[in-house]
Amino acid sequence: MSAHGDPIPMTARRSGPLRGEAVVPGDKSISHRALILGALAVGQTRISGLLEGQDVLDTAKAMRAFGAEVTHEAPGDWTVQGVGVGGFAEPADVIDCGNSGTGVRLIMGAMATSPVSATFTGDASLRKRPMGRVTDPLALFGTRAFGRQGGRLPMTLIGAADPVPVRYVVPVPSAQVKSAVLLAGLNAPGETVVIEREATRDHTERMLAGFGATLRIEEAPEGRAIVLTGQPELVPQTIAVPRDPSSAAFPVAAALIVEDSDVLVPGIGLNPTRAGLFTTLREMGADLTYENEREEGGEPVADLRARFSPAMTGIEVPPERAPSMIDEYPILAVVAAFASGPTMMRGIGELRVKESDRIAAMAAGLRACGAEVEEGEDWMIVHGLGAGGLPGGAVCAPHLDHRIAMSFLCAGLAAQKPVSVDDAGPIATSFPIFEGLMTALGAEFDRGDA
Ligand SMILES: O=C(O)C1=C[C@@H](OP(=O)(O)O)[C@@H](O)[C@H](O)C1
Ligand SMILES: C=C(OP(=O)(O)O)C(=O)O
Repeated sequence: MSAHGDPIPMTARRSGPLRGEAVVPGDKSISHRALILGALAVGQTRISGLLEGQDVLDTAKAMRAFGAEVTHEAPGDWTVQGVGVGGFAEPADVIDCGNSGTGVRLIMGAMATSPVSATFTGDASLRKRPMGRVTDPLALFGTRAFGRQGGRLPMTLIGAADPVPVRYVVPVPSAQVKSAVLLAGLNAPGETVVIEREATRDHTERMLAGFGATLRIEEAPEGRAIVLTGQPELVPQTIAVPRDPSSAAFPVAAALIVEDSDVLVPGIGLNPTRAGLFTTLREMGADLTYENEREEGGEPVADLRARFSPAMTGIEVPPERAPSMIDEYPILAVVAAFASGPTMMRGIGELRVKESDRIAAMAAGLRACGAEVEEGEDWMIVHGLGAGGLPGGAVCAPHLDHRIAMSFLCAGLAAQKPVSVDDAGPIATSFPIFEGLMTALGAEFDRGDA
């Protein structure tokens, strides 16, 4: 089933060259944060380029439920009239975050130190994902959480009426956990310290500073420490959301594997905590260049140009790079199937707790398409078959996971026989224009199984 309706089976066929410009939507991580911090500021925040995917729309709806006025002004243009730090009202109904781990975890953090209660739920995928990683540190502030066994949704949080500041070392590399603790720290008196052993995406820190919060980054014995001073008055901002590197990954990868392709993907955010895939592809021998490098809204941005790369070779991806490309391993696994030799991906255990178990889903689908894949708890090896070498001819199951669906549809554009997914519906959570954008480049997609 798709997240919001009947399943939408879709098939991708071997396509002629992909050519043209692929203008992908706004960054999903930054879009969630712009709405949440806008809701916590005093006054009106203006956002342009907001991703209007279902995950972000669910966060917009949640911010309204907590009392912020969120208005859709024009495509991509939104305003948020914030209620101030500590100003959240108690929602009258259950907060449904749909398919979005980022949405539910960041919103839990944002409400955790206000004297309100809220009950959270989500779709069948989100209800399987662990929330204890967020509610454990929130308990240190005084927040109480009551969920299903194993810390699963639906879950009710009772915000701490008298929150205390916290020092917390994040035990897993997770920007969502880091961000939830920082957002909770906003309404605690004194300094909240969040320490991460491995640097993860830093959009929350950057945006908190932009909204006028006082925070500094220090080296602690355990790693990178973010020290946030609580109870600031956040100043509303004008935010231009850069285009999403995690969405850009799909037209880029498709161009690399489809014969004679040449695709320009303009205006992509290349924050170093997000750009690991592009470094990896270049190490594999991809013809991928950065043009017109610049800075926009405090984030590095460039136009990406990707051309068919028949001589890519498998590599060992450095495990320390994983946080900067964590959502890109599914599409990397597809590119690896069209490179020669093995591509080794280690340190990727977090993939098992995403919208689906992404190691299992990719291994199963690629094997069904004729590739040899080895996997372990936190690693995967894809044995590449070279350009045009993947047999294809399979129906793959995305398990309510947008990135798995898009990855197999890209594989089908270069495989010998068509590749289908049993439900492309979840693609709307992060990249609602995927089908039209790829079709305009020359991708051959049909609704339905092959
Ligand atoms: O903070 C964020 O916006 C995100 C963090 C990552 O999740 P984890 O924090 O679980 O690693 C990533 O997979 C997700 O797509 C977005
Ligand atoms: C993991 C992802 O999102 P989330 O955790 O927000 O559901 C993703 O978009 O790949």
